[in-house]
Amino acid sequence: MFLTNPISLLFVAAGVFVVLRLLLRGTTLLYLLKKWWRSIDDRFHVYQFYKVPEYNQSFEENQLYRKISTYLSSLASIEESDFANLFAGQKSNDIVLYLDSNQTVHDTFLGARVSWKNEMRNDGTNNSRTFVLKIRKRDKRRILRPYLQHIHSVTEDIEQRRKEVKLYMKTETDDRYGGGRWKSVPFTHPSTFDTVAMDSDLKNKVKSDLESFLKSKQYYHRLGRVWKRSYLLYGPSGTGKSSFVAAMAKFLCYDLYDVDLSKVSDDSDLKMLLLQTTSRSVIVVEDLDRFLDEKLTAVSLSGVLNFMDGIFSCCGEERIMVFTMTSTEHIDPAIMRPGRIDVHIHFPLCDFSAFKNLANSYLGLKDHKLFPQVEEIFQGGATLSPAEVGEIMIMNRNSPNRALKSVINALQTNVDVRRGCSGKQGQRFSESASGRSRDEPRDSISGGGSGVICRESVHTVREFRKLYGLLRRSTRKSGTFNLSSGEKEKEEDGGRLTI
Ligand SMILES: Nc1ncnc2c1ncn2[C@@H]1O[C@H](COP(=O)(O)OP(=O)(O)OP(=O)(O)O)[C@@H](O)[C@H]1O
Ligand SMILES: [Mg+2]
Repeated sequence: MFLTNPISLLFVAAGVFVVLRLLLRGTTLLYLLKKWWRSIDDRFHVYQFYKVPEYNQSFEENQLYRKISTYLSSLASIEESDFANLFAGQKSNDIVLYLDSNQTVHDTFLGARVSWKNEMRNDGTNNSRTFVLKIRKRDKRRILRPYLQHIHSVTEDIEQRRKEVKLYMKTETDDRYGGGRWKSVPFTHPSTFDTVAMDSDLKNKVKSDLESFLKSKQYYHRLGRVWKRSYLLYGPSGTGKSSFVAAMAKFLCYDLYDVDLSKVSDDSDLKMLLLQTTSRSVIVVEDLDRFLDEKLTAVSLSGVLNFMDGIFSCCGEERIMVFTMTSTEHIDPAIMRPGRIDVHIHFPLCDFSAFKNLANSYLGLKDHKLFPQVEEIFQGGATLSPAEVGEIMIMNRNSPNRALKSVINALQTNVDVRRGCSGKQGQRFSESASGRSRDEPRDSISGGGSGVICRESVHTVREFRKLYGLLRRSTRKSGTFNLSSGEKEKEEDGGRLTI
């Protein structure tokens, strides 16, 4: 009734307008009040200023200037500066803000407030740019050094994340002492932790293990250990081991060094290869069991063991080593001894849960009327590798129905083969199936029920506990954890994660 009257409508509209104006004025007012308060506050403190020019006296670029520019761009407060320049970043959808000339950005560190001004001067011929740090004198002693170190580590981290990941392979030429033993190409493998179908708990454990490794420099140094972490990925062919290595390198933004043992001429060649890898890299040795079992490499077992222990890595650290195998069964116990490879991850053949993961990512299926049938067949013991299931799904991606029927057929064939029938297709699948039983480690207990299953090497863990019991008592906090899927995380010693 009230709103149908044009005069009252006019009053309401005018009221809304006035409130809006007040609100908008309020924000401006608030901003101005803040600014005034800061300038008043500034008058009651004594400040110290530090200049960071873009170039030094010899007109060489000042690296610190570049780092500070990167650091300031990463601050959320840069958005509050009156003027900032917008640039496209290196990755698509990436937009980077840079402080405009003579603009100020504020930062806080250890409870102290500091500000940076991007000063631009024109001396008639040249423009010179300088960052000026303004810091309270009373905070200077306490925070200056740690603040600059903080800037250094933040920018290192950002630069690491921005850089293009490279894949290094051994060069054909045996230029042993002349350097250049590796050639690189951009690493464009599409695999990520999201695309590898495996138990999500396990994935998260691996991710947090990698993250905790990255933060453990001091811890490793205190123990007198090389700052490296090694992983063993084992399981039948086509279960995602290589894809997982690629996902690890991408997750860390580390370069990947692929050590092809068939191309290594002897132990010292292997040594030199390791010496010429850079820090912050993933070094992968694929199919280690095959090379050692079938003597397909000129490298000796002791050469491999020394390589694993990383004693040659004199010049850089922060390395991840990954070894892949189809089976741990016939491998020399020296390789499996506790402390040599920190994390063991088993990649099993596909089960129903992994199948559902694959159906979701390859076919966009969360559920389907044929799922119960697929589950039943899996429960009957049939299995395929994720690679085989993926292949069938890609071939039939336009018809999910046909894709699932083909998977059911393939699983059925697999069951028949296991029961003694023969056939060309079945032969292939039976290899995978028998691969799994071969691969079951005798000393393992099963963990999670889906995707890649966690297994824990019982006797090795027990030995390891004995060996490092002393260490555990003497160190207040261990840098890593011993986890097993489905169990709660337990703090453990020495850093072996058996999955
Ligand atoms: N768990 C998985 N999740 C998603 N895709 C997978 C998985 N396992 C295998 N695949 C797919 O199968 C193909 C082969 O996988 P990959 O090369 O990683 O297996 P692998 O275990 O390294 O095999 P091999 O032991 O023969 O080297 C890849 O294209 C990959 O995308
Ligand atoms: Mg592989």
